[in-house]
Amino acid sequence: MRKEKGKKQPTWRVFSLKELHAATNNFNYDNKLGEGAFGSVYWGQLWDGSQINQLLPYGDYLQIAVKRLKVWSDKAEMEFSVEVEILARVRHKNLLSLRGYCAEGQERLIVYDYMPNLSLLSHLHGHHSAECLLDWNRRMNIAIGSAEGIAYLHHHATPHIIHRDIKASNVLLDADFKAQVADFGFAKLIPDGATHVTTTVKGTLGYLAPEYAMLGKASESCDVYSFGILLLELATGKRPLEKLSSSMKRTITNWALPLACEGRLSELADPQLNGKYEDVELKRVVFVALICAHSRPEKRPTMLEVVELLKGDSKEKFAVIENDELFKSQPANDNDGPAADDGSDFIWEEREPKQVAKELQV
Ligand SMILES: Nc1ncnc2c1ncn2[C@@H]1O[C@H](COP(=O)(O)OP(=O)(O)OP(=O)(O)O)[C@@H](O)[C@H]1O
Repeated sequence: MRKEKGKKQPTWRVFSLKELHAATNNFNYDNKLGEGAFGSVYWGQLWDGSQINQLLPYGDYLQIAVKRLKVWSDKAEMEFSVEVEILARVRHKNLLSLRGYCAEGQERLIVYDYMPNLSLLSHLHGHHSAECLLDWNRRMNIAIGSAEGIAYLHHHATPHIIHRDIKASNVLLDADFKAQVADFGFAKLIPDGATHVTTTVKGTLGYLAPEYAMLGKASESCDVYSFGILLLELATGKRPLEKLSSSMKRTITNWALPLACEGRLSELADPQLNGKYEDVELKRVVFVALICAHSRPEKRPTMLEVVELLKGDSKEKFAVIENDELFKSQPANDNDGPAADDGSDFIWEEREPKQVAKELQV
């Protein structure tokens, strides 16, 4: 693995455990940013960030986020190697950069740039949601930026990479609210010439493409499906799955599609926006989101097309989408009413496709 590409390119290095203990105040509870399925993430700072980020002047502090994996699981060990290998290969303005790693004894740690505005999830549904920091302009930039990051993985990285866990908690926001797609622990490298890989199902319920959940067929279009759900969430402020009653759940697409068909777009916009959004852009985001989340993978656009569409660069392609049969005759059910927020965000890992199909019968 090459550590440096060009002179000005920020790069990564191997850290000692001692350094990371010092940077995070011995993994102090107060430094903890959150916890995922495979470990905890801590805020820290390194003296003289210029050693790994040449954009920083000599003697400046660099803020970092350190993921400390629970090493007693084989799965965590696997996640560690997949994530380090993939992150070391990719550099893109909308992909969270690897700053380094540490593998000493039982300890496995990954060091990233710290993202001061945390995750999209925290702004849409979490502790930042009341502050309403995501105006429409920021949302559009996040939509386009994250689409560009995923398009890079699908179309420019060699070999191509599918992320397999695109969701709101994996889109982090830097100081300028620029999107950084994170968490490559579930990612898969697609060998040259292969159209898909068959695998055990990993990912998060509510974002899983049906053919992947049922048959374990992972391809770029599974990420496109998850991205469609993420886009809808970004525009509407709704969760991917909402509990209507103890036995009934409604997917965000089942709620949004009929409203989109009837042109009732203002009812789809996140109430937190207080009506402050661009009509044309909202329409674009909703229609692109719904076509991305089409149940038939062949109907979904590629991520390169998604970028073009979101930017409004392809009026013809958008007209084709608007006239797709998906948007014909889907009457809205006005009795649905506001759905309860169930807060669920299930992690699905190492499930056999048949088992997932059974469990999906909600
Ligand atoms: N570079 C970072 N800067 C700031 N916060 C971060 C960074 N990386 C992760 N976090 C935060 O740390 C928390 C845990 O992240 P992690 O990626 O381990 O799990 P997750 O994505 O929340 O869940 P899962 O592991 O189930 O996918 C999240 O709340 C995330 O917002």
